[in-house]
Amino acid sequence: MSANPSPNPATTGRGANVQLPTDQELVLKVIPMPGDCNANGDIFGGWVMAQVDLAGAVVPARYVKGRMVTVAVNEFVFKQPVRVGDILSFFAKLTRIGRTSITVKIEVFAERFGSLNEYAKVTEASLTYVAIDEHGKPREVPQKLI
Ligand SMILES: CC(=O)SCCNC(=O)CCNC(=O)[C@H](O)C(C)(C)COP(=O)(O)OP(=O)(O)OC[C@H]1O[C@@H](n2cnc3c(N)ncnc32)[C@H](O)[C@@H]1OP(=O)(O)O
Repeated sequence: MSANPSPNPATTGRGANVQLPTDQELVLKVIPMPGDCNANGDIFGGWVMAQVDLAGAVVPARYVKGRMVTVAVNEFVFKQPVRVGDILSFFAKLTRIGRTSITVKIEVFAERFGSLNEYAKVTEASLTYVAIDEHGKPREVPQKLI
């Protein structure tokens, strides 16, 4: 065991520095503002969820080409707090195309205010979207981009 172990990037918060994914698409960048904070001064989880819902819809929208709704948040993990001034990058990857639904994995990375170009993964989630017709009923989605 080392006498001076390196700090664990998973627990040091601001010091974490991970590589951005290369197999996912950057679908959104946004900077949270003071009005998005909870009582602790961290960014409200519901605000992050709303951004993830928007970001996750980008890839399915190319298939659906019309109305769709979010049917399920299959998984949502807040790995680290988000703070005012962080630059958030949302990456998305299609994980499943069903008959009427599309499931997407979303990962969110923060460049901390004052530590730009270093990334910490702050959130990961999986959401499912359903294509709907004019009556709000599920409709089939193409299995490939056309
Ligand atoms: C901006 C916003 O939209 S905010 C989010 C608010 N969301 C909504 O208002 C949606 C409200 N829900 C609905 O309108 C309906 O439940 C619908 C249209 C999404 C689905 O209608 P249903 O009659 O339940 O359809 P059905 O049972 O056929 O399921 C449709 C698809 O959703 C999938 N699905 C349904 N429930 C779930 C679930 N809990 N988790 C994952 N997928 C699900 C089904 O597997 C199916 O996918 P597939 O065809 O690819 O296999």
